Amino acid sequence: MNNNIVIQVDKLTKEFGDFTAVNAISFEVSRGEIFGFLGANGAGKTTAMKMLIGISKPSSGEAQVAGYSVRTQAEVIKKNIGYMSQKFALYDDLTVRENIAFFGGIYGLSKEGIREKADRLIEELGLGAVSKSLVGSLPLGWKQKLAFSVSMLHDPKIVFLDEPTGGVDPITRRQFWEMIYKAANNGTTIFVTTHYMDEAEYCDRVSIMVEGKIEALDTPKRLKEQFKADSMNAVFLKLARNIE
Ligand SMILES: Nc1ncnc2c1ncn2[C@@H]1O[C@H](COP(=O)(O)OP(=O)(O)OP(=O)(O)O)[C@@H](O)[C@H]1O
Repeated sequence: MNNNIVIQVDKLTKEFGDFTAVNAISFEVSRGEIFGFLGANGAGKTTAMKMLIGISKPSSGEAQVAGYSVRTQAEVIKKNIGYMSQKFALYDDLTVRENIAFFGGIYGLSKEGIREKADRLIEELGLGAVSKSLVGSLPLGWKQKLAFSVSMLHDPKIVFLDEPTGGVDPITRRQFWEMIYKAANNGTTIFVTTHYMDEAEYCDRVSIMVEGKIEALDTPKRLKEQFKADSMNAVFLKLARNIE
């Protein structure tokens, strides 16, 4: 694998009985890239992502993530990636600091490493005043930022974000994206699904899945040219309509 390619997907397919949820998708993602993974509800995004993070075996095809095969090296992949699900995995009944300590422990960080990371994170996120508050009492946007930071406690090469900003206002979503940019600038690769088309504009490249297949993949600028559309929202709608 080219050193700069951190995700390489080759005809990856997932079948459930005689239904093909992910149909021979192929693409590559480079180091430090923000890769948007779009599609309507049920298009197959989560199913594809589950194969890439090593928790679901492909029916056929192959993918290398951080240089490891999703077929044969799924356990190593998990150590090299971060994952934030739609419902993010923080514990509402633990404090901010306790959540960081808990997940730091799972990721195998030392006690001292956890303390250092916790101090830095709380400072960076401006959570000093609420570090001893239960996470359940925080606004959703704060929880999402904390969950993103927690998913990167072990400095993974790639972070998979499954609709990380659902349900918050545009300003809060914009702040979340500032964090994404910062991580990408530091060399972390970001693989992100979203339903918000303004967020699609923030990605370096965007793929659009329709019924299990990738129907378009390029930079937002080139997709807009290709589909003669003035926004990613218009691209998305045109693509969905053409397929119908
Ligand atoms: N374990 C399963 N068994 C059978 N069908 C499944 C299973 N998991 C997903 N599917 C089906 O595969 C298709 C793709 O689902 P998936 O959750 O990957 O879509 P998605 O693009 O992530 O949608 P959303 O945006 O709603 O999260 C759907 O039709 C879904 O019903």
